Amino acid sequence: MSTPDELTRHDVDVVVLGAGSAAAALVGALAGEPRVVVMEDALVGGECPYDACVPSKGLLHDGALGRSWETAQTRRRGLVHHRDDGPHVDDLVRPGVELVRERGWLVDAHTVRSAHHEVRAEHVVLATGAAASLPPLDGLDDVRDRVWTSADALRASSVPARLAILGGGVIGCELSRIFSLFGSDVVVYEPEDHLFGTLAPEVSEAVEAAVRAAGTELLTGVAPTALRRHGDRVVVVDDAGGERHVDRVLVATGRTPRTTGIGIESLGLDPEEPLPLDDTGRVRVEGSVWAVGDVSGRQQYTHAANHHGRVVADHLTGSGRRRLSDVVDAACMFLDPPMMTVGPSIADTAGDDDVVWSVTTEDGVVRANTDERRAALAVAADRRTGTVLAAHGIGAGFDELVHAVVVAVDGRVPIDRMLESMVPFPTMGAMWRTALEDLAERTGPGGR
Ligand SMILES: Cc1cc2nc3c(=O)[nH]c(=O)nc-3n(C[C@H](O)[C@H](O)[C@H](O)COP(=O)(O)OP(=O)(O)OC[C@H]3O[C@@H](n4cnc5c(N)ncnc54)[C@H](O)[C@@H]3O)c2cc1C
Ligand SMILES: NC(=O)c1ccc[n+]([C@@H]2O[C@H](COP(=O)([O-])OP(=O)(O)OC[C@H]3O[C@@H](n4cnc5c(N)ncnc54)[C@H](O)[C@@H]3O)[C@@H](O)[C@H]2O)c1
Repeated sequence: MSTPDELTRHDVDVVVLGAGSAAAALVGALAGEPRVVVMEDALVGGECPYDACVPSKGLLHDGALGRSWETAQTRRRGLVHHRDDGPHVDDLVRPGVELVRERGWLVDAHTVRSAHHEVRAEHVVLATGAAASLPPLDGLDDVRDRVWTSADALRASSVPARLAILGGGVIGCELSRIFSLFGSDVVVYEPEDHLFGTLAPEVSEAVEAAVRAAGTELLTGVAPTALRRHGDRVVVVDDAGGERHVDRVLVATGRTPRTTGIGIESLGLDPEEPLPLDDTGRVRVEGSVWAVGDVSGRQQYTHAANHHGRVVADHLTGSGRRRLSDVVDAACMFLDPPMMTVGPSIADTAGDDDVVWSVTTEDGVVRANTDERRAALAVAADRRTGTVLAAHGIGAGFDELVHAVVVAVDGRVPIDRMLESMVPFPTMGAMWRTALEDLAERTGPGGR
């Protein structure tokens, strides 16, 4: 560590902590030619290309094709460019943008320091991502060498014979499918009574059926209470009186925004608390401090990180009109069949009499091109506007149908107008159309 006299000093417009998806989107969208320093102590590109989205989707693909773990791992290493971040550096760095490959921390609202640098900036952007949360589980520390995060699991040298996954959220579901496809005996513990229990019960049940269809043992309403070492294995003790012996335990109980170790105490903030953020991405403190991506405590998706980055860039150097909530939340979970979620859930809209939900499990599609029949779709309309507000579903092709739904919601396309369009035959668009017909009937022409 340099003494203050030896630090290289920078005086810039924007300093960004972290160089993941959110930071790249922000820097790419900064208007004009601002002077920027980005600090990153690991790989430029962040989690998505090396340890998250890309390798997980690669392994799902290879598992479904029946490839071996060794073959899939060889392909994974190629997909993550053997952890060479050169292409991401080339995309990020341009005239006026400098990369400091060191861990940074705030010393005040306009100053970020690292081992060898001190950066003074008008604006500070936190883009430090999130890290797997380890639940406070009795015995976890004693068996830590057998406990994986998702990043460990995706890079594993071999497939465990028996794997316990703690948490039946997005990571739990996707990774249970990966390891089931590659031959592990997988058990998933989910303390809630249902997976994605804020969605329509028909959708949640279809997700559970998809997880089980891959061969996974799914324990809903069951919480792990302790981990015990037993020879080379771990015993997972649960609150239903069960004890299962496994080779590895994968923790998938959520990801905590990385707010510790970045000096936000200097702003008067508690790193253990969520960042106090307004709807523009600005942290409610003195100065011009912003947060984008997973660290913001909002949606934890790459496309959300990109959106956050672009919104904040707009405020720093552009027109500053955009809000984080300007666009609808959307995501996919890559099971077989895939799941899509767009907009608020049934639980979120409870009590709003102007929101009408149409729920169906009958896909109505001619099945000439697939055996797949499992599907459930819940679509919400706003009675006041006659437009779609949300759609949550699981079914073949929903990971691509999602974009049409996003456009329909963000574009506030009237349901009546959508019903005038042609839906190519035979596609899952038929199920979407059935929901729209039902909603049109129940909301009346053109809404109310
Ligand atoms: C297994 C898995 C699968 C996923 N699959 C999908 C998917 O299919 N689709 C999807 O949309 N999302 C997916 N996600 C979520 C997605 O990966 C994240 O939402 C996204 O990567 C967040 O981007 P970010 O820029 O906020 O953070 P990150 O990409 O994590 O970047 C933060 C960067 O900050 C750096 N950093 C942290 N602290 C400091 C510091 N003090 N100084 C300097 N640098 C620092 C870190 O090293 C890191 O590079 C998945 C996540 C996981 C775990
Ligand atoms: N396809 C995608 O876009 C994709 C894929 C993977 C991850 N992600 C992102 O990563 C984020 C983190 O994923 P995640 O699955 O870790 O979090 P999550 O919030 O989706 O799910 C966590 C689950 O763990 C359960 N849980 C909580 N405490 C527990 C405990 N002590 N024991 C057992 N279960 C417990 C919760 O009830 C919940 O169902 C997601 O929110 C998502 O945004 C996205």
